[in-house]
Amino acid sequence: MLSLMSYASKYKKQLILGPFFKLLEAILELFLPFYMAKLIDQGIRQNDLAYTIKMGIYMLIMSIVGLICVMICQYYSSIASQGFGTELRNEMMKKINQFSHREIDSFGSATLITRATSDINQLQLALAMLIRLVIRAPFLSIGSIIMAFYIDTQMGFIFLITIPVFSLILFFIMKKTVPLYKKVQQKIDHLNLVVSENLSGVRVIRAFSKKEKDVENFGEVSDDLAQAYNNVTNLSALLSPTTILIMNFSIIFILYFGGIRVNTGYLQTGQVLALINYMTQMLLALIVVANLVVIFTRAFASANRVEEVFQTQPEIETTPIENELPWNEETLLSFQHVSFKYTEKSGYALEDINFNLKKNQTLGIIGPTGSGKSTLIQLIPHFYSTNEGTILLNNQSVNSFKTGQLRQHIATVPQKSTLFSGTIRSNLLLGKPDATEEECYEALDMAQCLEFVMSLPDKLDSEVFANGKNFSGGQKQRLSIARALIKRPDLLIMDDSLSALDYQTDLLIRQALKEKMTKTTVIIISQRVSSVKNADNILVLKNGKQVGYDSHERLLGNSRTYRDIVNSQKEREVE
Ligand SMILES: Nc1ncnc2c1ncn2[C@@H]1O[C@H](COP(=O)(O)OP(=O)(O)OP(=O)(O)O)[C@@H](O)[C@H]1O
Repeated sequence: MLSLMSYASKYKKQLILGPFFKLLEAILELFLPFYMAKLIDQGIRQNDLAYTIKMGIYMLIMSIVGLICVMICQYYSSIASQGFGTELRNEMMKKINQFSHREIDSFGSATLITRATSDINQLQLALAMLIRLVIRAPFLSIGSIIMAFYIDTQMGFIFLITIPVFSLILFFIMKKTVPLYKKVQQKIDHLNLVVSENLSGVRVIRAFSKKEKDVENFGEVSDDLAQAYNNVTNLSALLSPTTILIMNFSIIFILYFGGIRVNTGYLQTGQVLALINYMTQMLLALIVVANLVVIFTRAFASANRVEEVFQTQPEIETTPIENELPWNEETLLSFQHVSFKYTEKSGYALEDINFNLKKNQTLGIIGPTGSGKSTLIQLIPHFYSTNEGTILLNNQSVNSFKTGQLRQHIATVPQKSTLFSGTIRSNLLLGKPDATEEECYEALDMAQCLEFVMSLPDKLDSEVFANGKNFSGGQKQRLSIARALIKRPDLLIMDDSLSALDYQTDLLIRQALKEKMTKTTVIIISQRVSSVKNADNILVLKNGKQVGYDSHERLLGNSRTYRDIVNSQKEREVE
């Protein structure tokens, strides 16, 4: 938790002045009953109106100054806690962005969302409480005891006896609730997971008429969370009535023994009232301390979860190369005995892959489902690190590039096209932020979607909904291709991205690439032989192994797997 406090270091002023003003307010609050006792005993009882008014004015001034102090403290605590939360969230997003796909897979997106929202909110609340109450509550508790002893030593002992009774009850409640709070946070993770899965898969759920099942499933998870909350809040709720019970018993003791001491002349009525006030003040402050313990325990659990993200060393930490080689190597991409597995326990998704791809050539990758095609191309932009072997881009290991530096040379069109909410233009500019209008049109033209974009009323500025929900699968795919082409990368990777298109469009896009992207080396993954047969070389994968690497004609002769794929598709080919 302490390591996270460094993110609050910008708010030193607020962290010092906030508690300072709260302390001032607590001091004033502590003296109020004292003045009230004087007002009663020396003012009202002795019919001294001037003294009564004087004490009344003192009390009023103290209350007003106290109120101002509270407002200043609240202001500082809001600034510091909100700023701290924002800082933490920004840093966490930066950190998550540095993660390789392996780290994101191992955390899971649901828990990363909970950590960036609910856990950081918890820390934000803890900091606000730290500023507002951490000094005030113990100060008021201790101060009340001292004032009680100051008024009457014997009565002060009632205060001393109350504290261990209260602490014992507090200890038992805390012992039960703290582990339950940790469970609650895990249940929120689970709920997030279900909500995000349901929302992203809402169309499939409806298509399979599984709405009721989905609602039922959500209901179960939500009930589970509610149950966990109930368990913990039922226990925590015991705290208030028990404190009030102790408080009332203490007041009875004060009234009983105070009455005796008033009769024997050791105490005055106003002082008994002041003692009751101090008892109330002390116990209320102790309730605050108890709540603080709950808040800080939850914050500790959240801090561990947040720290876990911060302390995860991204697998892909590179020693950046100082001087990149000029991009005139003849071989652009080279796989040398590359093997890869997703987790230590899983088997190899790729095993001993070897090939060289020359600059400006086209490589086709083909193979049955699950043969490792997408895995292979994810290693090139260093989304994952290889377990064995080396991948060279322009004769430099991809591990030695800074990821940003590496990825600026590469554009990938993923298998599942993703568009972001905004406009067509804003989506294209993700590929090249300073692209001109002409470059946008040129990219759209190569991706065979110029005509369709021009037919929209707002053309380039037409709205795109989140995930491109207002476009068809093929339209989304073409826009994603245009976004990659506008970058004019050294290496363009198309991961089965032509398969959502009809054969004619697929052909036209490949022709446009050949004619207009002459300086770009292209990797095309496809299930269709027609999409890869004209490539300079085709890599054939089967069960993560390389079972062929040659031209179409030669593979027909030397690769049985390739021949089988070709034969199975013969009737469907248009070329
Ligand atoms: N994130 C992941 N974590 C663990 N295993 C994975 C992950 N992604 C893929 N795999 C496994 O790696 C193997 C290769 O998958 P990959 O997606 O590379 O196949 P593919 O050839 O692209 O298949 P398709 O043609 O269906 O897209 C599969 O066995 C798959 O289960």
